[in-house]
This record gives sequence, C-alpha cells and structure tokens, in this order.
Amino acid sequence: MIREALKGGKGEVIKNPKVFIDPLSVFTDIPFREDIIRETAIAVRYFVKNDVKFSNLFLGLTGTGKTFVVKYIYNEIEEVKKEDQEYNGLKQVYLNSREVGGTPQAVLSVIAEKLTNSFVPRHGVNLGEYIDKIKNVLRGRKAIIYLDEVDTLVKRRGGDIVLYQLLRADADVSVIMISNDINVRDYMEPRVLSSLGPSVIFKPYDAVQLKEILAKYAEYGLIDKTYNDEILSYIAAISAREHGDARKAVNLLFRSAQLASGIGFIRKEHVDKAIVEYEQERLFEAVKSLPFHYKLALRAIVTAEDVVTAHKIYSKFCDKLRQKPLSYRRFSDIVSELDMFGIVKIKIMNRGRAGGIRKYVEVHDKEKIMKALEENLTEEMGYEYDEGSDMEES
Ligand SMILES: Nc1ncnc2c1ncn2[C@@H]1O[C@H](COP(=O)(O)OP(=O)(O)OP(=O)(O)O)[C@@H](O)[C@H]1O
Repeated sequence: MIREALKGGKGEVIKNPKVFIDPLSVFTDIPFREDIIRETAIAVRYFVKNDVKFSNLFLGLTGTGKTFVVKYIYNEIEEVKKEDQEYNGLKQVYLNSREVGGTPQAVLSVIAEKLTNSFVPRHGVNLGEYIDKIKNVLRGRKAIIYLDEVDTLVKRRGGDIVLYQLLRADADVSVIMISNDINVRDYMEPRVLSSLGPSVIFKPYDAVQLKEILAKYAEYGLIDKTYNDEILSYIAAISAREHGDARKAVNLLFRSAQLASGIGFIRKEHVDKAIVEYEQERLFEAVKSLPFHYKLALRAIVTAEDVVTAHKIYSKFCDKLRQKPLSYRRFSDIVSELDMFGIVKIKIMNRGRAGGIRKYVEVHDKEKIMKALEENLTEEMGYEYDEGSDMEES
C-alpha cells in the first residue's frame, strides 16, 4: 500500500503538485489579467527609462489575482534586469503590510531594511528618519515598492500620511499598493488621495473564466484523462457563486485530485468532499482569528437561542474568568458582526404585542464551531479555562 503511494504508480492523478503550491514557477502568463500587466509594464518602463514616477492602487476582492500579478511583474522585472542595462540599478521591495505588523513604524522600517540590506530598528526611531534612510539609500537609484494588504496600514492612525510621505518623498520611488478592501480610499485624507495614482480594478472571475483557469492548472498539474470538462465546470460554478475566487477554485481542484489519488479519476463526490473540507477549514480559521470576547460570545450563542439569553450566559462566563463583561448593546453588535462573517445567522421574530421583537440566533455548524472554540479558548486561557469548564451547565 505505502509502496504504491511512494512510487506513485497506478491510479495516480497528480502529475506535478508544484503547479498548485507555487503556480508562478509554472505559469508563463496570467489569463484575464493581460491588460493590467501590460499597462503596468508600460508605467514601469516610463519610470525606469524616462523618470516618470507612478503609483497605482490594485483593488479587488480576495482571490482575484492581485498578489499573483504583482509577484509575476516582480519576477519578470528581475529577468529583464539581466537583459536591459537600464534596469540594472532598479531595486524592488515587496512586503505585506499586515504580516509585518501593519503599523506605520513596522512598514517603514521593513522597507528601509529591505532597501539597505541591513538591520533597521523597529522602535525608537521616528518616522521621518526612516524616510530619510530610504531617500539616502536611493540616491541616484530607483525603487518600486509593492505594498500588499495596504488597507491594514491605511486604517492605522497616521498610516495614510506615511503613504503620502513615501509618494511625495524626494526620491525615485514608485509604489504599487494592493487592497482587498475596495473602500480603502475612504480611509485616506484628501491630500493623500490627490497624490495617489489611479485605481486598477481586479474584477471577480466569472464561471467561464474560472473554468479556463482551472483547465490550465489541470493541464500543467494533472495526468491526462484523470479529469473531464464537467468536473472543471462544476468546481468553477461553485467558486463563481461566492465572488469568483480563483484561490478557492484552484484549492478545490487540488484537494479533489488528492482525494482521487489512487483511484485514477476525479469524480463529483471527490469535489463534494473537498468542498466540505474547505468550508470546515475556513470556518476554523475564521473562529481562530476572532478577538477573545467574540469567541466567548460565540461560545454563549452556541448554547442559547436568543441574544438576551446568550448575553446572560456570556456574562456568567466572564464572571468565572474574572473578565469584565461587555454591555448588552456591545454584545448585540458582536452578534451582528458574527452574522456578517457568516458564522451565525440572526433571525428577528415578532412575538406579538406582548412578546415584542426578539433577536434569535441560529448556528448551523454547532459541533464544528465548538471544536474550533475549545481548541482556541483552551490555548488562550490555559488553566483558567479548565476551571471554568463547567460552562456547559450555564
Ligand atoms: N488569472 C489567474 N490565473 C491563474 N491563477 C490565478 C489567477 N488569478 C488567481 N489565481 C490563483 O489564485 C490564487 C490567489 O490569487 P491572489 O493571491 O493573487 O489573490 P488576491 O487577489 O491577492 O487575494 P487576497 O487579497 O485574498 O490575497 C493565486 O495563488 C493563483 O493560484
């Protein structure tokens, strides 16, 4: 059994897993994003050869190819550097604002660090000094800075001003910013907006486009005749339903192929199982990333039917954990947010004149949510949670 798996013989479906894990190592072009890539390439050329700085804001929902396109452009520029002298001195810095901490301090220090190739302290340096460091290292050189998930920076106090300083700095810097919050401009001051270049919109892929994208992954990554057109259409249709998320589509195809491994053909039931697994993981991730009181609120909601009762249970949890409970009003807001995230479902019911209006909460995946919560809350509260483990009785 294990030998078959080790050798990858009969019934194998996946030809090259790298296609799914590191698609940029395989893709030589990016379907449906050709126009954006061409226009950006022209802006880069004007910048490098004609000293025309640019700044762009790439906007689009999750999985629409923004980071993919940016990394593709980055890699292509590195290749052109080897062929075209004028690109020689060009520096490129890519960073994800959220991953580095999201604060103006963190973002600027990482940019300075990457440009200077030397350690730059994260604290105790004022923002202006970072800008100076960046200007100094770029004397006579040009740089393109890619700021992914820039919305996390912009929403921090002073975050948009940092952008302004960067864009206005007396240095040859061009910037490409990426955001999946399409309203990110609303968080910027007018002077910042006016120094910002145009927004480039990444439209969600439709089912036909997703199918074509999937066909590429299948062609590069799967063994011939282990899949058919219907399977690709099925995955594309499911992924287009939410908002044309290519990440989801590619992930579902890869999972389905793994489930079909040894069987030799991807069937609809593999895809259905892949969807369940995918949704479970997403739910788990969503619960995991909730702030502490949201988790406590969710834990209470799972055992209650309406928001008033849930708040009482939540307050008891807080007492046991020696935490100050949030007011009913704030709690109710949290429930609404959880509804927005798709974790719970609020139902307003009018119970006649005497009963008034009541806010009920439905939780579909109670067991899965409980499992995710238990792992998380135990981690966050350690001993205290054990002490309060009679939460069930409340
Ligand atoms: N046009 C495309 N062709 C091939 N694969 C694509 C395409 N667009 C997206 N993908 C796939 O989808 C994945 C997710 O895309 P990407 O990381 O660019 O999303 P994003 O728009 O940056 O979203 P997020 O804001 O959530 O990071 C990519 O890693 C790639 O596998």
